[in-house]
Amino acid sequence: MMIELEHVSLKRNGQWLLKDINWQIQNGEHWVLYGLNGAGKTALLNMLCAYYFPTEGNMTVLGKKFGRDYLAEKLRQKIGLVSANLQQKLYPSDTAFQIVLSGAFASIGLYEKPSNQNREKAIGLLEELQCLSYADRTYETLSQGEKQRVLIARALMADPELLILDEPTTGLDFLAREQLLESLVTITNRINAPILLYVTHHVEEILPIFTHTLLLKNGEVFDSGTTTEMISENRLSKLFDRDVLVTWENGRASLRRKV
Ligand SMILES: Nc1ncnc2c1ncn2[C@@H]1O[C@H](COP(=O)(O)OP(=O)(O)OP(=O)(O)O)[C@@H](O)[C@H]1O
Repeated sequence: MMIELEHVSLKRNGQWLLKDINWQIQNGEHWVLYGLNGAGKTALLNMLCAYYFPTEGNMTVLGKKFGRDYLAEKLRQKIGLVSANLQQKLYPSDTAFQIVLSGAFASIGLYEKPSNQNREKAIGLLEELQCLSYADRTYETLSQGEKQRVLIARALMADPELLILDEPTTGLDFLAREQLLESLVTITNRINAPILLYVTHHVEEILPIFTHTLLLKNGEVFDSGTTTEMISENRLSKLFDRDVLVTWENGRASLRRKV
């Protein structure tokens, strides 16, 4: 079991943000975390990355049981995180290459001298994510889609066991979004591919590589299971409390309001 949450609840500032979460992720699975604004997705990610500690329940992430053999720093080295929050922290005048390299040290900016091996690895990742042509440009000059691919390359520098993508397509046009989604397929085909956890508000982004989906509602697991079971008219109509239409084509779903 790569990730296991048993009856996990989280209270912050006197409020229950998550209630009785039960969730298991096995090696080889890739998950979507789907829920409305305020459902508790960010709170759940913060727990997985050991920024928040469960108020109740048991939690094991990548073999680390919270509370016992638990070391936040060690755990975070095994988790790649791509989020808007991280984007804001980077130095805009660093080049794409420097940003990817810094992923080897889990640092913002480069303070250690990178080895030739790390340099080669960074170039390989820039190539894999199709960022080579702008590797020497500063981060601030990149488009949103280019920035996101650089961040994914950066996250892969540390060979994570879990790669979390928190709404990575925000601000991306159709083509940039599809290119980013394509690169996720490439990542799942790598040797020692990390488990992907993809957080989104849009069912249209759920690729067939995402075998499982967790539906979160009001801080509780509304349901979880295979993506095809979860992304169904029945489940989603109940999740939203209104009738929706789901159509599937070539393994991808789209969602519309029923009128
Ligand atoms: N530190 C905190 N103290 C009190 N309430 C909080 C705290 N952090 C978040 N919340 C509340 O908890 C709920 C869940 O927030 P969270 O950010 O996890 O939702 P989300 O699913 O990520 O939403 P979005 O899709 O909009 O990003 C929200 O109602 C939010 O206002």
